[in-house]
Amino acid sequence: MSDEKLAVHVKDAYKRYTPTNVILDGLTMRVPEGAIYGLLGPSGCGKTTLLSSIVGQRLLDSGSIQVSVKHKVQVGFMPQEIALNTEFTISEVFHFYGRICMMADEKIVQRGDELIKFLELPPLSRIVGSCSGGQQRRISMAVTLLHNPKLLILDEPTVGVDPVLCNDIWEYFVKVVREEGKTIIITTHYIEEAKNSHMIGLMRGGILLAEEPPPILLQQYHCDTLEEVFLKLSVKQEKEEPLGGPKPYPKIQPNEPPIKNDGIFRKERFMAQLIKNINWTRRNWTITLFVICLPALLFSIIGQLTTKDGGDFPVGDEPLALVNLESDCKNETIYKLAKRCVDTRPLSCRYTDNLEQIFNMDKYDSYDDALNAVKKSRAFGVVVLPENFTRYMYIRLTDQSSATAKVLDGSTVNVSFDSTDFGKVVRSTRELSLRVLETIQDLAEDCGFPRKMADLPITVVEKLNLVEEVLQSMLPPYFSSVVFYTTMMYTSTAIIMERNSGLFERSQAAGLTIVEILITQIVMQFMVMIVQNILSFFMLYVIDQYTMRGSMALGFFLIILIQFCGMSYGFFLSVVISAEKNVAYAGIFTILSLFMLTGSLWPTEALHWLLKPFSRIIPITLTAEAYYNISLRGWNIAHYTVYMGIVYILLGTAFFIALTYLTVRFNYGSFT
Ligand SMILES: Nc1ncnc2c1ncn2[C@@H]1O[C@H](COP(=O)(O)OP(=O)(O)OP(=O)(O)O)[C@@H](O)[C@H]1O
Repeated sequence: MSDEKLAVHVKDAYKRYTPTNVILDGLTMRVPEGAIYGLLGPSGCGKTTLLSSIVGQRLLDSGSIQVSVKHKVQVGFMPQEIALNTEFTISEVFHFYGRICMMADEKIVQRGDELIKFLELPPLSRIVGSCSGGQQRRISMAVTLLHNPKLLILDEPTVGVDPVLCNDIWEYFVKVVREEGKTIIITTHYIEEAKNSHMIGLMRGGILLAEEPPPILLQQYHCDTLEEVFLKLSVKQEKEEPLGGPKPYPKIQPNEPPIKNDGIFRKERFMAQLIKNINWTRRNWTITLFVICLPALLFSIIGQLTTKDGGDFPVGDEPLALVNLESDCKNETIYKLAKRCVDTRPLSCRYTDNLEQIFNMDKYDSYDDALNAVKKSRAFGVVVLPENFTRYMYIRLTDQSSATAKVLDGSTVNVSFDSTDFGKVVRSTRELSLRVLETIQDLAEDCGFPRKMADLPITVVEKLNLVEEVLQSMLPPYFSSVVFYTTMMYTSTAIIMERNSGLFERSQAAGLTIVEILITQIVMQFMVMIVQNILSFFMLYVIDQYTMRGSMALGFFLIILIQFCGMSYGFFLSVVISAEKNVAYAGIFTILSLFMLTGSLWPTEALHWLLKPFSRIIPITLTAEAYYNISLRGWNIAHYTVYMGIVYILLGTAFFIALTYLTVRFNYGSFT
């Protein structure tokens, strides 16, 4: 037996996922060339772990694996889960795997037709997801057999397959082994089925209890069935539990995958993956469209909605509670203030008239009633006009030297707000102040004084459009954060979804490398980014007329750099996070942190001192500042903040790429 040529030789294999969960416990396995090797064992005993270590998906902690084939294309690996792109047609699936295995398209079609007949598959144009579970499993087997590999590794291939077809499949295995000298390793739960194997490995507790041809096993243990043999050996193993407690676990040694890849990058494999990703994007166009439109739509919608009220914060329909202690403005007294003045209605009524042009006003008799209305949300603020408002205001205007505290208080409008709505409070405070000035100016004019006498001693040359200014200054950090987020989510979700469905495992076993996967992702993402940015720039700067004083090309370039950083962050997340839902959590955490720390929601200068260092460390903040300076100040790349923004985002990208690289090296051993 030791002279026999071995297709696979596993020696003293140790593997555990956690310190207490030893899966392979010094296992040794010898698979002869040109044989069917049935690997049997209870659920969870480590069969999949062993097979995935043979195909290089997992690395052993200690021990070695030698495989007679030299190239990955000589191996056909059928994972336990279906691991197929369920949105694709059978033909697309065949073409993808065929191309990864360097097959010509005509050969793929020819072989595909043969397998369709043999495995009784639906027509090539059928979508995989619309096939039954059993059919999908047979498609999975067809993909494994497509490139006619020399070594077949099949993890439970016959689950859910019709017994007649199952029999045909086994006959096929026996035939290809006999006629073509192939080697097949097969795991199955159906122990009787394994009788057809040339060699059987009975696995339990991380080791092989026996490894012999079935007739020898039956003879050696005096049993009629393999189940009985397994039972006998298991009972024996239980009895032989080591007395001195568990044996020590060997030191973890650096390990290499048993089968090397044909280079880290091959055009054929890259094209196969690219075409597959384009097909995926075509089939899932709604997701792509959403990603493309999100940044443009969000800000455009915000801009359209908020500028409705003359470019200012809206005051809304909720009334202001008015307490006019001077007059009810019904039976109005006419004030004769001085000879030089035109007789006037009470100033409080004139002010109220002014206010009514903009606010809904509800009158109350007392301050307490008005305050009560605010507390019950029937009004959003209280305006109190004092008794003798007109007379005291006249004294304040014309004879400031005799204006006592009583006069000053009596000519002051008292206002208080329910301050929950920031925008409304800002706008209302400004309107109440401007209208009171306007009323005093009217009084000054009535008394023959220049209106300017009652104006604030300041002239603001350019009248600010508040909402527009706020939106303009919010756009750079917001835009930067959203494009970073969308690229990060698109990248990490695409990779994790593909990995979790077993697609990566299968494609990598067929030869696709991590480098090829990443480069394809970059190319795909780049195409999406370009369309996303053209649309965003068109919406923002052509339709919505946001300000771009500097170079549009430089702004575009900066946004692309931010997206590359988002992509590299997405790569990093996809190698450290395994569950898709956790990417969603990471995404929410990222976007909220970015909004808070980059100045989208709150000025970075006004952040708490504890948060300020984080705000400066994340590369988006400085890049958003650079974008701000390009778009609103018209600065070019020669300005310190602009080029530092570029330097920072490049550093950020390099940082995430380095982290991804280290994680892959640490977790997967290599990029192939
Ligand atoms: N990535 C992982 N991280 C942690 N534990 C794992 C991982 N993969 C497998 N395991 C654990 O290792 C043990 C062996 O799993 P494995 O899938 O190799 O067994 P199996 O014999 O193939 O089982 P089955 O026949 O049910 O597929 C199980 O307890 C499983 O929970």
